[in-house]
Amino acid sequence: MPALIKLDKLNWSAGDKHILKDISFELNKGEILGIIGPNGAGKTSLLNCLLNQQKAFTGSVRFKGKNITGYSPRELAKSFALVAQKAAPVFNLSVFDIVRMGLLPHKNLFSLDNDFDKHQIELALDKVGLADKRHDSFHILSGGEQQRVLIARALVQKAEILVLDEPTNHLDVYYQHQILALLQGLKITVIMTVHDLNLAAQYCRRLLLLDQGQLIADGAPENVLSSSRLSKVFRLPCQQDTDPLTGKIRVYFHLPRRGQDAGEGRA
Ligand SMILES: Nc1ncnc2c1ncn2[C@@H]1O[C@H](COP(=O)(O)OP(=O)(O)OP(=O)(O)O)[C@@H](O)[C@H]1O
Repeated sequence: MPALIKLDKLNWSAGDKHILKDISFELNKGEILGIIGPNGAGKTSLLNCLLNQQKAFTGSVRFKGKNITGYSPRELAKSFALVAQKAAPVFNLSVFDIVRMGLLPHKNLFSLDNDFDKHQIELALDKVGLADKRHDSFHILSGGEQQRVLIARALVQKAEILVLDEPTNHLDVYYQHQILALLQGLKITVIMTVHDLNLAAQYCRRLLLLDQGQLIADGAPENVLSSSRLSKVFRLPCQQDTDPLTGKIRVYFHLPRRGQDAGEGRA
């Protein structure tokens, strides 16, 4: 069976800045892939190329064997649900209305919601713990609540692949775990960028580590998150151990103490 998604020597530049450099990997159905790396490594740019939102790349991105550029935006919206880092401004729409937007790829402009649709919306709001806020205006919600509304909208979209840019941004510890466990339980393909390496280790079966636009490592968390590699990429001493509860790798960073080698420091 061909890979669900296949990137081959993807390169993307903005002006004279070479941002993504020769990225190649394959992703199979049902994988939970975490994309990690320092600020500016190219994680969001990679998602944008993957979703054909950055068109001027070279190399190829194939979805189900066909070049991503050959799909219409509507076809892509049926297959991919995106939870972006920055929510587009919405004008006083209710939480319910925002989640309802997830149905749009499956409807024509004038079709009305049926009871099944309404049930799907209620179910998604319930899953993200926001059923009691369904009538509130989106713009009065906290950052974390807005994030959960956007995740509910993605759930309603019933896409084959969920793409999330920093889904745990703004979430408190309870909802970080709640949302990631929810994504894990969906049994669909998930691609997400994550800054918290320990959350990534706990919930992703596979990690891609990017640094300065290059794919540095690709594999299971215990293979990717080696302390020597992370020390180099994040320019901080790193230690690792195993979480006794989950059995997953854990990593710790600390600033070098006075007198210790501080490394090169950040550019
Ligand atoms: N449209 C653009 N034009 C010029 N430079 C860009 C553009 N988009 C991204 N960049 C640059 O590309 C680099 C990678 O950005 P990107 O947002 O992909 O990084 P990231 O790994 O997602 O970072 P973060 O962890 O901070 O979100 C950055 O230096 C950014 O300034």
